Amino acid sequence: MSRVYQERAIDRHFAAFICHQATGRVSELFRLVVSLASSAVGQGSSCLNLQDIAEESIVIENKEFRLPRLDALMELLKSATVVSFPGGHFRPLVLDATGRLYLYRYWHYEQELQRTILRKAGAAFDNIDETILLDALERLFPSSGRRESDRQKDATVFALRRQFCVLSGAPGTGKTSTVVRILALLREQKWGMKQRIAMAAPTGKAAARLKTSISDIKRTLDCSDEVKSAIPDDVVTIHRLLGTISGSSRFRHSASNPLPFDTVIIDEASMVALPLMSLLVTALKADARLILLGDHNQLASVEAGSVFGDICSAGSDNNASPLSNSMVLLEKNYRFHPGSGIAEISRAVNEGLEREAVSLLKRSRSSGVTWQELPAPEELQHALANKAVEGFHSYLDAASPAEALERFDRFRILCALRDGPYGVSGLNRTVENILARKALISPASTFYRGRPLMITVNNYAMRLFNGDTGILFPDPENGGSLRAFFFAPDGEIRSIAPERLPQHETAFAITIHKSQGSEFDRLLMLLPPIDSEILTRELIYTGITRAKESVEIWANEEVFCAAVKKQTKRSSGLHF
Ligand SMILES: Nc1ncnc2c1ncn2[C@@H]1O[C@H](COP(=O)(O)OP(=O)(O)OP(=O)(O)O)[C@@H](O)[C@H]1O
Repeated sequence: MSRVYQERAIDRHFAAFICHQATGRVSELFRLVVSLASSAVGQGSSCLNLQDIAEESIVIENKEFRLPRLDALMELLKSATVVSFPGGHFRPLVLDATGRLYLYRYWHYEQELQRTILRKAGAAFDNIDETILLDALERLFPSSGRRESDRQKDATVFALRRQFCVLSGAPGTGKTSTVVRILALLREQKWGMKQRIAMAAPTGKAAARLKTSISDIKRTLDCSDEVKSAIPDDVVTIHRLLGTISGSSRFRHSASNPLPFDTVIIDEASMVALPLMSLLVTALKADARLILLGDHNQLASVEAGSVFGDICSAGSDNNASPLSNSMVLLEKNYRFHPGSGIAEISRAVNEGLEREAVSLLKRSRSSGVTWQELPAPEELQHALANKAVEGFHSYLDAASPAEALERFDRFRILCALRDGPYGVSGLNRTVENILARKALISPASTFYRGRPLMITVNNYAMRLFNGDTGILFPDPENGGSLRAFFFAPDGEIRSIAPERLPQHETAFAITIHKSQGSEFDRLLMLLPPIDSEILTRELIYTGITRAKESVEIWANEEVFCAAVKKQTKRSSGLHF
């Protein structure tokens, strides 16, 4: 069967540019393969695996190409003057021996990342005082005889003894609790108080959440006040950690100007794309300890790469991998009691058991999950009316900006798409209509009291980043004039005049992609009525696991089931 290839302008221009660089005549087939390589990166892969297109029939602008066998495709590429091989001279494309075709930049990022991680995974610290360590382990993980808390202990030991450690688990499996104990154990070592420790997350929101959790958890630890107060809880964004340079995409810290930290902890690591992760690990000191926290079942990064997933697969599937001693999977959920709807459904979704997930959804009304058949577009406003008023009135009634921001996280609408009645734009309009009818908001102008908004670009000068969420609210300190309030990563509140806001959009409803790194008490998740590539198991799982108390899903059963069956496939050459 033929595959229709809808070529994006960016891929067409890239292919044209590369063909222009090549000496000699290049075939139309070569141009197509280069365009497909660029498109693969656009879809999240770090390379184009030629095995996936060999012998395929691809239709582009009504012209059909029958692609040759893998060996013939590789020959075609090797003969081009713009294609190099690993270890060869710089050329814009790199083809490896197994048929992965890279844009040079991504090949370089992968090589640097893989080399650094493998080196760290093989490096152990020889300065650990085992007596202190074992004593502290007994105290900080009181023996419960449960395998899961043993896993948290294993992770702690790995993290202390080795330069590289990965902890993966769903929300509520104790990743933060474990990391706080790791920090306590580090501080209790004789040299521990001198350790320079940094913690970072991909978004300001995730950084703020980690900071709050660490502050809460460290108070409960069985250790001295001196150690408690030496456990840092300052969490920054990864961009801030690396030091952005105004007007440049480069960072201040790199291999030639390494970060000054002995231990670096990265939360929500599944959200970190290949380029940023590569720049981060290569900017570490040669003997720095790196601890990655995340959930490998979640959506991969928006940009190219599936670094955290690739690391976790290598570490958990293959005992011979050097990463198998660096990797711990946490499976027991301490936040949701066994039998909780959210825990059960996310398990079924993760295991690809779509029918079981639907039947759990349909019958577990009492345990925090609810299912409703998707209303038709013309019924949406009516169907959403009570939900929207119930979910949003409390923050709109708040007495102060801080209270509004805090209350706004109690409820959110998540959707898969951007456009259409079931996408971000349509749902935000619908919610605005509902709340306006109830006189809860007056959206006569763009900037109205209570408008929630999400920043959609990175603005380093204003310290506002893609995904940051704020609310327009009267400023009590400024005569009640309307300002946009945001939680800064340090938990403080900052405000900005609405006219100065960088690009943003209304945020009663947000995409599941943009919800990564956030958690809400209650959620309403709507899927579109027609299946699409974007609907995958990882998307559904990520959406459901954003809820702390309850989740309601509005969807058509076939669309939900098709999504749960579909796993994201990203090509990458990372090999550990
Ligand atoms: N071994 C344990 N025994 C009992 N309770 C635990 C254990 N580990 C964690 N918890 C509790 O489980 C809850 C969730 O823990 P924690 O916040 O560390 O999870 P998390 O994986 O970091 O979640 P999130 O990703 O949402 O931040 C907390 O209330 C914590 O006190």
